[in-house]
Amino acid sequence: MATVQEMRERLRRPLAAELAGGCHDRVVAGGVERLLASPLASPFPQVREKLGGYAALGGPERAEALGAALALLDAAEKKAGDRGPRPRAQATRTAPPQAAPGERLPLDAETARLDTGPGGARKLATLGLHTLRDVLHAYPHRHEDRRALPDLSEVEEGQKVTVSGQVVSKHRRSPKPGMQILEIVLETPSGGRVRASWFNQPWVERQLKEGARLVLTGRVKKFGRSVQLGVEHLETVDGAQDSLSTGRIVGVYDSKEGISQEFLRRAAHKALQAAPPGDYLPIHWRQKYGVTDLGDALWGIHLPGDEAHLSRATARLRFDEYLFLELRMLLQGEDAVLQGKRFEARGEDIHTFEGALPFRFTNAQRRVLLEITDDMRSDRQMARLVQGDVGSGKTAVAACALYLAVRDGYQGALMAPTEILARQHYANLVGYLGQLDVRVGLLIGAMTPKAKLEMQTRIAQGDVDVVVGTQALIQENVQFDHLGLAVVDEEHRFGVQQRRRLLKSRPDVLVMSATPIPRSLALTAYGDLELSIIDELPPGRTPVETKLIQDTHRAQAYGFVMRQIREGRQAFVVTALIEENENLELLAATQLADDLKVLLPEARVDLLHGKMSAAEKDHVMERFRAREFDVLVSTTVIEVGVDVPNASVMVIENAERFGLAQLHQLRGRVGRGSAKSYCVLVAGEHSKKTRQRLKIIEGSTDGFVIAEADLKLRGPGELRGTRQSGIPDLRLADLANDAEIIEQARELAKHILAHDPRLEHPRLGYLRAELQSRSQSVAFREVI
Ligand SMILES: Nc1ncnc2c1ncn2[C@@H]1O[C@H](COP(=O)(O)OP(=O)(O)OP(=O)(O)O)[C@@H](O)[C@H]1O
Repeated sequence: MATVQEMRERLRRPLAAELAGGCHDRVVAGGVERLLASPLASPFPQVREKLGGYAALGGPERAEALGAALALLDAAEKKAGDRGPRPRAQATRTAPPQAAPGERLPLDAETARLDTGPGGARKLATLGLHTLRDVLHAYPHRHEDRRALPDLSEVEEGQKVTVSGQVVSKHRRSPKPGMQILEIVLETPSGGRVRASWFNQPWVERQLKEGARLVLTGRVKKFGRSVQLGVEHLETVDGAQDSLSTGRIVGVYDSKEGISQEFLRRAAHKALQAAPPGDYLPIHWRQKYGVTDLGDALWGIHLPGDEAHLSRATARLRFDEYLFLELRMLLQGEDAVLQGKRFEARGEDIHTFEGALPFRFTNAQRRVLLEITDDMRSDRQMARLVQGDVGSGKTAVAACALYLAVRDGYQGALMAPTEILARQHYANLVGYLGQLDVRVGLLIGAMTPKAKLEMQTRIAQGDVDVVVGTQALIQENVQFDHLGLAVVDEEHRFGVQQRRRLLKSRPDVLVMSATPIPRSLALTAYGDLELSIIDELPPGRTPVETKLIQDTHRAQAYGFVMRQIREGRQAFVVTALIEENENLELLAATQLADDLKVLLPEARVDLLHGKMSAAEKDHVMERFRAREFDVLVSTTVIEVGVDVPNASVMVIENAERFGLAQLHQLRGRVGRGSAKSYCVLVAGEHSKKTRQRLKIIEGSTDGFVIAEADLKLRGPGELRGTRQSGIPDLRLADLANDAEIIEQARELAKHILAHDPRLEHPRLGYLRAELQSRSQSVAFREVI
């Protein structure tokens, strides 16, 4: 122990000199080098490694390296201490140990550091917070301005306010049996009085003792001069700690029953005091990207001094989120990128393929095909995303790439998210490739075991050139003879992990997505994929005319549907998913189909829903394609890919329940033939904001425009959609406005990895440790 402490002391001096800036000279450097060569340093090979080549490093890098070395010593000391008697809380308080980044300590040691009282560590653990780092990086999900308490005479009816004060009276009454009303009067520090009441919530009463100090947030109701609050949020404040909960901008944390906001604020406060974290971003990068240091940022997110501090903090931590995301994506990708297949992808084969098509490629298709063939010809593994609006001709491009792979002697695979789509792709590929002597096979769950086995054998023996299936193709480890190119349709349901697994098995990978997403999102969600965009529709398509109507005008909408049917067209009618419940959804769809049989007596109506087997669904779709009936009532199972060119009108019921991307996808089911097509959005009860959203769909048929507008409208914080696309937790991200920051973070991540592909240099010790802490991914851990 004595050696550790001494070693630490000897390193602190040069660190102080470095941090003072510009004090570094040969004397200090020489001192460090001598120390490293001395017997004192010999028990610490890792420290010597971290400081290797110290004198040759740049100024800020020397400080980083010293910081990392000190953290190692702290950890060594901590470990030795854990083996001895447990440190008493008091002793820890006077000399809080430094935290090494990402260090995972026993909970009792953490409690001692955090000093959060008995059971504190346990409470934190129930929120998944096990280390000081966890506490520091559990940011509030919002902030509340509790500084200037409003002068109560000035507050307005309906205004949302936060007031703090003391309970000066409490009164319970029961106007009728079974009804309990609890009323209190709160006196604010400026002497104003606020009334608040609770109906039938006896558990609230425990917190509302006379004299208790409370913070209430709610909407104002005025009765003459008296102010009543419709309480939305109640917090009790311990007098000794109230400076963390009132009179400032306070953070509001995700919590659970029995864990108070105040406890969490106190824990964050203690963590900030106990563990000034080493900054993983060296100062020159902070300066280059104009972000504050980590300590300032963490204080600012938990306990901001003012708005400027909070926004400075958010900017820095947001930058970090993107940086680590990009680093992670790039590191994941790196392993795979090295060994790809090298195809010839001959120009003459492209001509042959195009010659067999009934159309010419559009310029956009041609450009994307060029990007793909460049990848195929290089010896890097292709990992490319082709984004294109519904019907932009992605499948045709993918079919061409598959043809090139087969001509080079490889097998290809195309994976769809559902069996119905796999069958459709199969039919399309047979259309594109069958005439070119390519053997296309289908392998899906609905086939008989015998047929499946037969197909698997043919695949393994190389008797099939291109296999179409669902994602089970890779999940169930179907053995290919020589798989060269895998095409994945609909990235949406194909997570990052699956993508990684596929890439690891070494084919070139092409992902097709018909969900146009804004560039910022593409950069984050697909940080490990190159991006190709088909931004042009084949000629001759007339945009689908879209109309938003209130459900009170439905009869007119269906009158229009009937006219279309009389002209020989067909119609889709789609119902929304109701509360994620398939049974209810089925009920609603069945009901709607019955209603339509009455409303459209001349029309033949049938139903498609998620509870049908794949074979039943296919059968319905086949009959619809063959015009055996006129109106297909469906749940959202028809969302992607289904092709019925004669269908010219789609009615979407309860349109307000759909996301814009989904509406756009649905609408893409019509307008696939030569006839002019229509989409009617029938909206039930909805807010002004929803109306604005639906108006976007009405006004544009460009998927990229819609996606950008949607993101802008949803604003910061609404990340559910992006989470679904497989982005790891981006808690502070504001994707609508962050494209520039993301580009910067990606630039820095690329720069870092270009110089140090495995983050091995000592000066990147903190960065590496933080990256490990943030990483959830097993694949990633394998790489790093
Ligand atoms: N360049 C083109 N010119 C004319 N028609 C085309 C062209 N490319 C594709 N098509 C046709 O347009 C339709 C849609 O093409 P494809 O299925 O390749 O699009 P997609 O982008 O995969 O569509 P979706 O996203 O709906 O699955 C098909 O009928 C296809 O034959």
